[in-house]
Amino acid sequence: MAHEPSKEQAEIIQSRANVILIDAVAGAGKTTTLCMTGIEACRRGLAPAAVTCLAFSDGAKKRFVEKLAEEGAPSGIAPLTIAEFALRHLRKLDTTGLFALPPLLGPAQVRDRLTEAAAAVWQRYEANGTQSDFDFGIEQSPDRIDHLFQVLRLLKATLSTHRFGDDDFASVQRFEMADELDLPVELIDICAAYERLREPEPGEFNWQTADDFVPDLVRVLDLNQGAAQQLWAPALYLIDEWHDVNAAEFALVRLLKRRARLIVVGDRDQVIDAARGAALRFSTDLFSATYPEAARLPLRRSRRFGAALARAASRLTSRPVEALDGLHTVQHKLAYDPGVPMGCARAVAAHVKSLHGAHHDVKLSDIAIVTREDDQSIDLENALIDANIPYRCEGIESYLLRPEILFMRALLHIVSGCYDTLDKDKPTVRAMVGALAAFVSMPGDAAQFDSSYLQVSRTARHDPLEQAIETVAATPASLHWFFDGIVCKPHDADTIITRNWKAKFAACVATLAERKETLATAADVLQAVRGMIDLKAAVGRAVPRRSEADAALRSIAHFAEFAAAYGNKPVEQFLQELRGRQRKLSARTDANRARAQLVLTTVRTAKGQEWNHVIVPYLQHGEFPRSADLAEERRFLYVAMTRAQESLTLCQPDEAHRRMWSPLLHGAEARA
Ligand SMILES: Nc1ncnc2c1ncn2[C@@H]1O[C@H](COP(=O)(O)OP(=O)(O)OP(=O)(O)O)[C@@H](O)[C@H]1O
Repeated sequence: MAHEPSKEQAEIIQSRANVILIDAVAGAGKTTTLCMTGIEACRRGLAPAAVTCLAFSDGAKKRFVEKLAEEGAPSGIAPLTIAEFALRHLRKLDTTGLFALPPLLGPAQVRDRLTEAAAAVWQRYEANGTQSDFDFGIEQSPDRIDHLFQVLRLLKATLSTHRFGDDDFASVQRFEMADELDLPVELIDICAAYERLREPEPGEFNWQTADDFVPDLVRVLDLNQGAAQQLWAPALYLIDEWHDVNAAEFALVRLLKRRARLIVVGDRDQVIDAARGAALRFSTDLFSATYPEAARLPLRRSRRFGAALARAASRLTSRPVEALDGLHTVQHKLAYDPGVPMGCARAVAAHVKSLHGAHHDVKLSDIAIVTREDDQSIDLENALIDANIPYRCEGIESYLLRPEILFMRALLHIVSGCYDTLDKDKPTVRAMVGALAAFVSMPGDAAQFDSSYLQVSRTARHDPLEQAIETVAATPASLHWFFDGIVCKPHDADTIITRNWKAKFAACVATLAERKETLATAADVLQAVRGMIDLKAAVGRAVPRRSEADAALRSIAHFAEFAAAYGNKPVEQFLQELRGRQRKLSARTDANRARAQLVLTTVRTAKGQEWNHVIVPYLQHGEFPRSADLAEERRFLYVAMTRAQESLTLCQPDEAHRRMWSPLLHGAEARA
């Protein structure tokens, strides 16, 4: 049903400015206002096909479609993601002969091309005598391939890939780029080699992925000034979630706008999508420099939360946030003793019980726990399981199945010789074998993989990882042989670094097995592993991006604390305990539809969503904020807080630990 526009919305709809930036707060009706504006333009005579509605993600596009329907838009207005929009234009250019549309490759094919690029770079390093600690054997490590995908995606989003052809790229720019992006230079070299395979001549591409549509269209339009004239020219662009725009998307909008009207809507305090290259400077400074004539119109009143939360959001962002009259959001401060193991998590679980128990109309699915990072979920998951509170992880993997934890679990199995708990649990075996391959190594060539330890099936021979998974799933005890005979076995193709790591892991497991009698509990074994292996270096090798490696290291530390907190059980019992917890979690996931579950998620995933009751845990130094970039941390907290409708609970250390209070919260209060 169409809404009556508010005064602020009416002002936007009536504005005749050629470029409008709608500066809004969370839940202020941004999408609704864009829809109203498009509908009004059609009412004034514009053909629906002349209105181009764009979003930056499938989720945002879906919401745009729903809102247009709700507001009664004519059927010809059909939102697109900006990638779909770019592909449409590339297809059009293909018909004019200005561009040859290449085949679209899937992830498996891209993985092969990346592996090829990594091998080429390694050979070049060897030939030139370039010293490097980097392990180029990425081919059978799903995590490392996945990470390369992410790096490549970021390089494309920032248009950095367009610099690979510059004259001084090899001498200077590759180091600058590595510094800028906080990445090893070897990763930049692999991406550059990959892009050279993909784009052998300027503007000519051998293949594309969905991440290429926008940067490739920008490239073609940059190389061929007349190409834009061949493309459709809409009269009105309506762009939602403008705060998510990245360099490539900004460049595309600038190239295609021409005489059209451009109306964008965003909330500059919601920029937290650095992984896809979103940065505040595009939607603010660069926008102002590119469109100095732009009208800036606000949407200040939230329709989601009440005045008290609006004031808190306002203090945090240092800009006015108002709430619609009649809305009310209760704010709780939940204090915990950070010196007590699982103190925060237990307080959260008790709070959930009180919310759910005290009000019969509060369903568990009305409640979300929103963490700053994935690794904070370990204690929370354990506390929820202990308190018998059904939950589901949204946008994060349960800690029991994260690679770094599975790696530690695999070592516990191997050292103790207990494999019962892996019986008939193929999903865990699959993930565990993958984790060992990521942390140690894995030969990519099936010939080198030939081993009497493993079953040889006709289909699996060419895919060593699948072969290993099948074998370990059928006979869990073969995990030991997989570790000894496959991942730790030196191969001719290994770099010296890989060989050293294999030797270190093998020696660690051998020593642990010898000391088995003195290492009575799981906590002892984990402690001993941490003493023998430089986990920081090992994790950094499996997960080269520093922030992710840091989160993985924290996960391992939490996991060791958990092992100690759970009564220092012998390894066998501890593995049983984990299995029991995992069973509960799977049962809960399977019964997803039947039973209400609380949502455990991170700020990144929570963005764009809302719940009646939101709990934000670990508001303490080192946890939230997580990084030194306090401006970005404040935006993370703002997104988390503004998901709440009826109640918001912020969890922080008790009075006795004031010095640990989060500077975000207390900085904001101090400002107030
Ligand atoms: N004029 C109006 N009258 C009544 N309700 C409205 C009006 N405009 C918007 N709304 C409602 O307000 C709610 C929030 O709107 P919308 O989803 O457009 O917000 P948003 O700013 O895009 O949110 P966020 O970015 O935080 O996810 C919706 O339920 C929408 O239907």
